[in-house]
Amino acid sequence: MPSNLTLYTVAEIRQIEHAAFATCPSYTLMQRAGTAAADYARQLLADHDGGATILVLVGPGNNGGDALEAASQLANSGWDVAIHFSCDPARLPADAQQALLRAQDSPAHVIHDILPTHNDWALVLDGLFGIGLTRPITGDIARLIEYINNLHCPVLALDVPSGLDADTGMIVDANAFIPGDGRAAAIRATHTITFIGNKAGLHTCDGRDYAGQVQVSDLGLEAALYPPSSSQLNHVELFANTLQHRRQNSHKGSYGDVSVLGGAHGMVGAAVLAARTAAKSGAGRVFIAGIDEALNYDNAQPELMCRRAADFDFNSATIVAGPGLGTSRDAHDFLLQALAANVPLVLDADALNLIAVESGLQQKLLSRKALSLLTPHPLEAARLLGISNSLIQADRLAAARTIAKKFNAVTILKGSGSVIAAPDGAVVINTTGNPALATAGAGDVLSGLCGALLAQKWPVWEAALAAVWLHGKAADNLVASGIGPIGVTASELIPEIRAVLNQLVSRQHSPR
Ligand SMILES: NC(=O)C1=CN([C@@H]2O[C@H](COP(=O)(O)OP(=O)(O)OC[C@H]3O[C@@H](n4cnc5c(N)ncnc54)[C@H](OP(=O)(O)O)[C@@H]3O)[C@@H](O)[C@H]2O)[C@H](O)CC1
Ligand SMILES: [K+]
Repeated sequence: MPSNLTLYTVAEIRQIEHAAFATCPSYTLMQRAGTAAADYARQLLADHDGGATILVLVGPGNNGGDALEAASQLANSGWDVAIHFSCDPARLPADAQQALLRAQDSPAHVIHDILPTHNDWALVLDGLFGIGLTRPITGDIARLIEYINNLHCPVLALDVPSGLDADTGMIVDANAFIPGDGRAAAIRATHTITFIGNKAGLHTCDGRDYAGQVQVSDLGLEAALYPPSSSQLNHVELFANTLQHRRQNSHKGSYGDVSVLGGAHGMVGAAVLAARTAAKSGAGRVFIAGIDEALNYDNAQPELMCRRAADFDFNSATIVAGPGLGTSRDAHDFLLQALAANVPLVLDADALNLIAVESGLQQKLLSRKALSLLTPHPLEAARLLGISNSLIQADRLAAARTIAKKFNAVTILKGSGSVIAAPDGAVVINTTGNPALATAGAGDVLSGLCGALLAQKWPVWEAALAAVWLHGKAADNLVASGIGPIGVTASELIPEIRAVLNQLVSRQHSPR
């Protein structure tokens, strides 16, 4: 069976569903979906005394059918179930009509008007819309969603939180302001059970905020029905074989050199953060090639070797270009030297902004023989593609793929559910991290970590996957230990990253 970590587009899910109907009656799938939803609901209610009521929201399509099937199973097993239709039940599609008959034969009851004072639900099942949502949710259904989002009980979304685009993780037409109806709405679920296959939109952009904890139910479909997928969720197994155990007989030269090109006047801290991260992520030696006056030394990290960029040989180390680089003429000229160097190169921040506005630098990047790794946040990505930030966020997977292909470089598009893309179209969505990373310097830390792994001879794809995973996991560990997410500073990530990296190496190389 395809792993739950493999991601499928809505089109691919439709293709699988269609193929499945050839071998099993479509209602069978809906029954299995309803069973999976009911089973998950029971798990979420395990500690509940069974006294309260489950509210089941039914929309106009087969997502509503799944919900009706779940409702009848829960009602038949003793739960008090209230069904609320956001549509005319008579117009439900055929499969959902079957589920409706089963619900009508069950003890479930229909509730027409949900009063704002109603707030003692044990659980809400969201069966309003699934992958068939085609336009923003507005009007009465949007008002219903606003009511649901203000409840404090678990909300289990069936297949997709209603209102969310299953491919992109955007709220459908979130940017559209619908006159008279306000902003488009989406269910903010605490949990989502998604059917047939996992979906990118549940894990990136708004997906992590609106889908909550995601469980996948393959509805018992055989693997042969699933097309090959070029998208998956990040996980340690994707880079575990690259985790290097250190031999006793080694020295600092065994672990490579990193040079951070940046640190313009007033922005030295960015370069220091990247360099400190590189040092604590295993690089043998770390230099800061400052483009203005050379930083004398880093008092807190005297191991860092500070040089003037003008005196630095860019062919002597893996380069992390961008942290605090600025966009001056000097910055441009030193970046040109870095692009020309035959060494691994991480391009972040102002290095990306300079490349975005000059085709000569873009040509230089494209003509590189050594590997490059780009680490844009959405606004830097927008500049690289000459489009708006909201268009980048509207389809993060497409944006990351486009940049990777345009510049022939592995690209990390940062943000909630960072997207790592390869020039060949492969995409991985990261699963670690939290709002603690929304702090100045977190990007500098990530670029320094990327540089350190590349200096230690990690292949660029595995280096990108590992760096993003470690960076997010460090933030998760800080929050789990009671620090943050509010107020975490980028510097605090650095020792955590080192700890997680060493834990992974020990686990990978401990005797079985
Ligand atoms: N087919 C099966 O047996 C299985 C399906 N699965 C579940 O089905 C959904 C997909 O079902 P589908 O009917 O294609 O779509 P939805 O239920 O998501 O709803 C689409 C209907 O909603 C209308 N629509 C779309 N946008 C809006 C809106 N903003 N406001 C109001 N109505 C809207 C749309 O009608 P239009 O023609 O007006 O566009 C559709 O009627 C899937 O997600 C699963 O939950 C099972 O997983 C497997 C078995
Ligand atoms: K739903």
